Formats: sequence, C-alpha cells, structure tokens
Amino acid sequence: METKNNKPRIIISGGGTGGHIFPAVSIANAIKELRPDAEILFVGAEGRMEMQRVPDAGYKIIGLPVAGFDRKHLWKNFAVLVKLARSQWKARSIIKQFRPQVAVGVGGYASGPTLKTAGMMGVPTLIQEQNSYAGVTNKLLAKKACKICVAYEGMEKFFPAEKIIMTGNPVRQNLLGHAVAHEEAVSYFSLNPSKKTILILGGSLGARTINRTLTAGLDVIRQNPDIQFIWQTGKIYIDQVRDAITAATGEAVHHPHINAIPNLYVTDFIKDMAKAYAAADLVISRAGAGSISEFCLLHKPVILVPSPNVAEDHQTKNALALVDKDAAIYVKDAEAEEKLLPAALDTVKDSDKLKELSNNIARLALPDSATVIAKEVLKLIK
Ligand SMILES: CC(=O)N[C@H]1[C@@H](OP(=O)(O)OP(=O)(O)OC[C@H]2O[C@@H](n3ccc(=O)[nH]c3=O)[C@H](O)[C@@H]2O)O[C@H](CO)[C@@H](O)[C@@H]1O
Repeated sequence: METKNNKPRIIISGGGTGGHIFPAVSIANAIKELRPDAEILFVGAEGRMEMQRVPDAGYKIIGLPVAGFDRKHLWKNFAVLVKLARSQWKARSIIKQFRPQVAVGVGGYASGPTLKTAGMMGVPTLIQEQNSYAGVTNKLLAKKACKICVAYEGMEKFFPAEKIIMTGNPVRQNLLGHAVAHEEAVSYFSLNPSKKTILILGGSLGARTINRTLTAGLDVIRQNPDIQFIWQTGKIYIDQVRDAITAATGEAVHHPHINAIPNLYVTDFIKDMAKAYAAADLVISRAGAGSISEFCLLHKPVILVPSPNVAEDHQTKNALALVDKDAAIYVKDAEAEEKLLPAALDTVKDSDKLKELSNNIARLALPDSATVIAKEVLKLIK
C-alpha cells in the first residue's frame, strides 16, 4: 500500500490508562525523529484518557465506541458486543481512508478492533506488550501480528517465539533527556533538599491501598520530620485525602497541591515526573510495567506494592521479575497497612541498602526502547 508521496503512514492504537498511552506516544515521537515526514494517526476509545493525552502530545486521534468486557457478569456483555461490531466497522472506514502501511497496537480497548481489522485488510501489524504476563487482546492479536515487542523474558509462553523481539518498554523522552538537579527538584515540591525524600506513586490512576495506608499513617509522617514525602493520590482519591489531612491538622486545605504538613506534599497527578524522580531517594509504587521501566532506567530504589485488581494478577508478576533479582522490595497489597511505612522508613535511612537496590535495578534497564521499536515499525513498510 505504498502511497504516491512515499510518506510513511502509520496507525497507533490502544490506551485506557497511562501505561498504554505513554509508550504509544514515545513510539510516535521516535518514528517522527527517524522519519519527520511520517504521518501518524492514533485510534483510541471514546471517552478514555487517550482522547485528551494524545492531542496534548501533538497527535491526531480518532475514538472508537468500544467498551471493556465485564469478565464477572458475562450476561451483561451484549451491549459490549454491539459496540465491538460498531468499532470494527469504524476501524475499517478509518483504515480505508487513512491507508496505513503499518498498524501498531499497544494494548487497551481500542487496539483489539483496530489491529484485528487492519490484519484482515492486509496491513502488517506490530504489537507491543508492556507486561510480564500477556493481556487477552494481545494474545488474540499475536496470531496475525508480524512482530511482537516485549519487555520481559519468558514471553514465548504467550506468543510465537519467532515473532518476539526484546525491546523493553518505551519511556517518555523528557524523563531521560535532561538531568534535573536534586536540589531544584526538591524545592519545586516546596520541600527541604537536605532531607531524604520518599516519592509515593499509585500509577496513572492512583492506588486505593497505598492511599489508605498513607492516610492511616499521617501521624507517622508527622513523627518523622527528617523524612519527607511526595504523595500522588490519583484523581479519584484526592478529596478523601484532603479531608483526612484537614482532620489531622485542623486546617482547611485545598488541592491541587497540599502542603499543610511541612514534610508532606500531596497532589492528584504529577505532570513533571522528571522532577519527582530527581527529588526521590526512594519510591513506593504500584507495579505497572511503564513505571517499572522508568525506575530501571533512572536507577531508582523502589518498594513495589502490586495491585491485586488487574487482569491475571500481572502486576505481581511484573514485580517478582525484579524482586527475584534483588532489584526491588516487595510488600503485598494485603500487608501494606501494616508493613509499608515501617519498611519505607527503614530503607530510606539505610544508604547501603539504597545503593544496592539502585545498582541492581540499573542492570535491568533496556535503553532506547522507543527507537528500537520505531525501527521495527518502519521495517514493516513494504
Ligand atoms: C490499574 C491498571 O490497569 N494498571 C495497569 C496500567 O498501569 P498504569 O496506567 O498505572 O501505568 P504504568 O505504571 O505502566 O505507567 C504509569 C505512567 O504514568 C506516569 N505518571 C504516574 C503518576 C503521575 O502522577 N504522573 C505520571 O505521569 C508514570 O511516570 C508512568 O509513565 O498499565 C500498565 C502497563 O500496561 C499495567 O502494567 C498496569 O497494571
């Protein structure tokens, strides 16, 4: 399907959470760097996060009326099937009009109908699996895919071995490009650069258990004024956290940035993650695959609290791939309220442990992932 003017025409599809969207944007940026004339069109799911984040990153996106399956109540899925059929029709007309030479799927609702339709219409496809355990959509798409880019060993359990390429997960270029000074970064969060800082992340959506643990631990935070905390709550939890801080301090506080306790900075979402990482001596986090790739590339000591609420418990598998190599500390979700804060305080005070974790996690980093994937995408253009 070479076009008259020879510009590469590429569809990138998927989304739902930051974990799918940020790799997609990084791949697009890397393609643009290699081929500035490339025309890239994103296909997402109507109403989901990508419909805002992708245009923010400077790319055009079209939404499909797709919805996720209710795995617990199968009888509720009639409407979902209708939406899926409508999405395939829409994907077909998008492909007919845009005439892509290759389609890339990054996982999430929209990538299923888009890549399936692309494959049926003879467009070569590449999928990128971020996790150590393959999602259902990617397993189905693998049969027709030409290449499958992965970030963990042992993925032949899910995919045909001859199609697998070990590329790692793309990380946003602005996190790696320039080093932010520690002092400047800590000051940005209105904290003290001479104190140790713990960064608490709940993934792109926030994590209920981590938030509950920190809310219950506000007194512990106040009793440890030499340690400071940057806490990302996620959008849906920020009001509860604000109320808890108001109750604990007796002061009415407001978000987006809450600084009512001097050694604690709270926000719902951190836009400038480069600063957050530069400020952090230790990170507490969910075990989303994108976050883990960032910790590896930035050599961050981390305590992982995998979410038990994700498909096939894949976050626990992501986490154990590091824990088995002494590259991260593991706290189970069910034990977080009891163990997380004591483990974090002990670790952040132990410089040798921080160094050891940093050295071990650095060994797992796979750099230049976006560029490696972008080259594979361009190779598929006939
Ligand atoms: C609940 C859920 O379904 N989680 C999945 C989702 O995670 P989730 O969407 O949380 O994604 P990841 O952990 O992979 O990545 C989160 C991304 O958000 C960024 N970030 C985070 C917080 C913040 O305040 N600001 C910010 O920019 C991080 O820097 C990172 O780039 O996709 C991942 C990749 O498929 C999966 O492994 C996770 O299991």
